[in-house]
Amino acid sequence: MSVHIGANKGDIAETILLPGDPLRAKYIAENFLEDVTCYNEVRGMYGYTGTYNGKRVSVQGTGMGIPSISIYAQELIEQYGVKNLIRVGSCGALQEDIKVRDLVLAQAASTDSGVNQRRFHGIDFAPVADFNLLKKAHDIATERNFNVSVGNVYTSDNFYTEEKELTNTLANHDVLAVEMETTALYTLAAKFGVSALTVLTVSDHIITGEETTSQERQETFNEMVEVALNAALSE
Ligand SMILES: O=P(O)(O)O[C@H]1O[C@H](CO)[C@@H](O)[C@H]1O
Ligand SMILES: O=c1cc[nH]c(=O)[nH]1
Repeated sequence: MSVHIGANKGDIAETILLPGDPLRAKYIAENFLEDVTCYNEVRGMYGYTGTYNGKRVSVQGTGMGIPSISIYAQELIEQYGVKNLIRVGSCGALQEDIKVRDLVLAQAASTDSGVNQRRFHGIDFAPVADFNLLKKAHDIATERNFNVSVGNVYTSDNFYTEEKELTNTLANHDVLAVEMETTALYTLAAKFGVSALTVLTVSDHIITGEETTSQERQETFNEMVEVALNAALSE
């Protein structure tokens, strides 16, 4: 057991999906995996291991924001030997041609967080996705005719913000969407020499104001899960 995960060594697969919402983890386990066991209920942050097309895979809720995902990612890598981490999250779109329910693959992640400023003594580290996972995910999404965009995302410490000028500047520099975890996931993957990718579904639109319900955020982001599972588990 680690501090925040009540699993034994060997209970967690080398490949794991990481939704922020623990109930999305439950939904994924119940609807996509076979032979499922629940290995974690500590803090209600559900974790499950099962199989997808015969291959072993886990899914673990991470909670919201950089501090929370950092705890789960580090314990999964250091204490359970996880090697491939694919975040499956929701985001707010920053570009007009990206629509609600479209997919966004995070090639890189900008941030307003001070965490990496401290880690890298004030220099601007550029956290990036694993190229192989990114390429596979993009191939799978385009083969299936899903609406998908690839590019920079903005990992913000604030869900509620009045920084319209900042949002406009980010949008004008081709940042595709805002979410709250990817900078940390990519940085920890680089530190520990493992692979990471973030696959996002647009849950709301920062420019048009269109949004989805919390029920939809939990249960209807199936395209994202299909892309993540197939990219992570293909040879
Ligand atoms: O849907 P998840 O994966 O939680 O991701 C997004 O949703 C949460 C905010 O509502 C933040 O965690 C953000 O990154
Ligand atoms: O962090 C997030 C997630 C979804 N939508 C947003 O606007 N922000």
